[in-house]
Amino acid sequence: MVAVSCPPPPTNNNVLLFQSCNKPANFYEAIPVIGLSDPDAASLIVRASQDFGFFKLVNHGVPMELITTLENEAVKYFGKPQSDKDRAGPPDPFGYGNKRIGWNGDVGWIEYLLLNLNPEIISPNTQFILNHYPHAFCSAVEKYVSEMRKLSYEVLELMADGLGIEERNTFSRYLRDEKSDCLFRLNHYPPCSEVEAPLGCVKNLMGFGEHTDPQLISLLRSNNTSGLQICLRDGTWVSVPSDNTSFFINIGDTLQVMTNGRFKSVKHRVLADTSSSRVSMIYFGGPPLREKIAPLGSVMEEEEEKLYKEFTWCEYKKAMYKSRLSDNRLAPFYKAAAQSDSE
Ligand SMILES: C=C1C[C@]23C[C@@]1(O)CC[C@H]2[C@@]12CC[C@H](O)[C@@](C)(C(=O)O1)[C@H]2[C@@H]3C(=O)O
Ligand SMILES: O=C(O)CCC(=O)C(=O)O
Ligand SMILES: [Fe+2]
Repeated sequence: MVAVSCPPPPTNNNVLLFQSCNKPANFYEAIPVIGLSDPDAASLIVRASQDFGFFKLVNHGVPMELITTLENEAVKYFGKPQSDKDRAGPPDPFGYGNKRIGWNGDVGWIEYLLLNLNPEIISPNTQFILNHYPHAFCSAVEKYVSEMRKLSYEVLELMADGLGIEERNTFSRYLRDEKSDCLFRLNHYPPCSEVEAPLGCVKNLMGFGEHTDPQLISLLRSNNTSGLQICLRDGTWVSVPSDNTSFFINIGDTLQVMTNGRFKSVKHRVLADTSSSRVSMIYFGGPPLREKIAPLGSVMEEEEEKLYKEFTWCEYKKAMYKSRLSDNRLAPFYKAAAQSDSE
């Protein structure tokens, strides 16, 4: 359990408008749980990526000590005075952010640290963090990220196996590339019990609004505070039971395109908890900036039509930074025919 002080609730002269949602959904117990070395892991991962775009990974081999060390460092960091944290912000788009997510008006009951792992992109805030943050913090991030890189390759290679693709590195090669555009994010959602609805019932404040992740895959780990919800294919939102010993794997937009829609980029969001802090750490695996993204022939059936136009990751990112969280960021990249079919 973490005890981190809350940011002040929004006041009348605070122009931030927080979204709330009506009712917390029940915990959904049918989320696929897959062990990394299960004999049928490859086919289970493919099924989960098609049906949910989401699954829980257990027996992943990442030492719990390394995870706990980073969580403790994150808790220490978010517990610092506001003026200290603000020195690494506002996001450029990396660095420390508080309530505002992105540049287009999204807000959430959250503070975060977003770090750029792509050596080609210079971020003054990321440089500031590397130069000024305690060695224990930077070393915990570095060790954790190095584990996430390995784990992301393993999961992507199992996906290729499960799809019956001969080249195991069909997806992982994008992240194995030294110019891969990966990110790391630490999120802190303070408890929101002091924000009361008029009738005295506590509102379900949005911590992080609904969105899909843009990259190939995201590896998410949180403490034992729930709040994460995913949207099922029938449109219902369900709550994911927290598990601080496992990873939750999200399929992102890029893998949806590469698999020509076979894998689903999962919509998800986070509701703030009324009594305890949520601390999450997410590794986002993205391709190199100049890499062309398109449905891969090796994944498609003969005669199958491509649903998406080819684009570079850089083109996608330009569009992404102009979008709101809940926008469908793949919309500009649907092939005209495929789009009008689905209308
Ligand atoms: C509103 C935004 C925040 C975001 C960039 C964007 O313009 C649209 C995508 C958002 C998102 C969601 C998943 C990840 O948390 C993130 C780092 C990403 O790659 O895309 C965030 C972006 C962000 O916080 O900068
Ligand atoms: O904090 C979480 O649990 C999820 C956050 C998320 O979806 C994101 O940072 O993209
Ligand atoms: Fe996300």
